[in-house]
Amino acid sequence: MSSRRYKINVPCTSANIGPGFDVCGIALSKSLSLVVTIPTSPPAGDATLPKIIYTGLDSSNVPLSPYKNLLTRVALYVLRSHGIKTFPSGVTIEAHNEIPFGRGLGSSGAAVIAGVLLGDLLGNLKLPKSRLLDFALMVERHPDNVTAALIGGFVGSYLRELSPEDMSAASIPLAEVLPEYPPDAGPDWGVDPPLPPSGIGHYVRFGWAKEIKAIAVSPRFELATAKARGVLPESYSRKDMIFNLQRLAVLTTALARSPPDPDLIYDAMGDRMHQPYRMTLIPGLPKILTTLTPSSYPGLLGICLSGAGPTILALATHNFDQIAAEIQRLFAEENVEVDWSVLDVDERGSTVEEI
Ligand SMILES: Nc1ncnc2c1ncn2[C@@H]1O[C@H](COP(=O)(O)OP(=O)(O)O)[C@@H](O)[C@H]1O
Ligand SMILES: N[C@@H](CCOP(=O)(O)O)C(=O)O
Repeated sequence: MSSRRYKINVPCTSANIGPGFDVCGIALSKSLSLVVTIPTSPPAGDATLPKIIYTGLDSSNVPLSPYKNLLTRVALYVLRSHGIKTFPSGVTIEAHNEIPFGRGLGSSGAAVIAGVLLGDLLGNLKLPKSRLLDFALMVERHPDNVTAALIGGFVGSYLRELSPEDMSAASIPLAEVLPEYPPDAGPDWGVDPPLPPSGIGHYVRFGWAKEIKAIAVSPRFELATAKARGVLPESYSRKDMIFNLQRLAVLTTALARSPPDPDLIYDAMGDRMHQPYRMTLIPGLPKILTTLTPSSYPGLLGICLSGAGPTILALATHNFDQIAAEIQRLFAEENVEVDWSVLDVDERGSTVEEI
């Protein structure tokens, strides 16, 4: 049977970078990739649902039914939003994952972007990036990690203020965007999904000094993003808002300057909007954020929680092993085991190519 094969590659991300809560994200060099085989002339007869094969990190925890798997549910959302009621017949999806689940390295954001790109590919829709982002934002709802995963590099983003009508579409419960399909769902199952308003997410790519790498130190426990958002307050004092805004304004330019200024970056990575509240969920975090400094660890530029945690992200130009070893030691004092790696910034973002 003749077929076409495509590769979808989506990088992991580190969101927030200290003061940029729900605003900034960096795409980094670990990825979720899908090899998608689509028959060009599927055999006549009953349509077959996509076959999903997973390898790599956390693959044993992933449901392989296309109606339960996050990638294919998102793809089906995109297809059904374009009047295509079901998957094309006979598709195979081989997913390989390098992004640990629930560690603050954007695994769910990457899966959502991969799902949107999969839907676009299967429906031959050729949606522009801004529309792909609209679909991702109906699922993920904060722009920092999905935008960086789609665009690549160091990205700042915001959500457009929506009209009351658009607002009601964008605040539709996730269960309606991604319903739990029954195993025997046919093309006529359910109602049409809610279309995303157009142009929800807006972004800009900042510069990134080429000598800066990211050390990701990931505790061997999962922290669901929803849980880590649940501990945050509803409102903040003016003092704390100004603390973050001042730092964020400096940080976005400071990280583009070569050579980077360690003292400026270290201070500018301070945060009062999410890290202080998440300390109760991550043993060792308070000590890690204060113990390592550019003067005690030359090469270090700054330290923050990656996304919603529990991964710690240290930005540095050299001395990667020593910095990682000290963070590992501080976690060990709390009986937390870790895995760590030195990552480059992924400038390409998500890609889809025929192979
Ligand atoms: N490649 C994937 N395929 C299917 N589901 C995934 C994939 N990656 C992540 N997920 C889902 O997302 C959850 C983690 O999301 P979340 O709590 O937001 O953490 P993270 O910080 O890793 O994004 C996983 O437990 C899993 O349910
Ligand atoms: N701004 C969000 C980012 C969550 O990123 P994730 O990679 O942990 O899913 C937050 O801090 O909650």
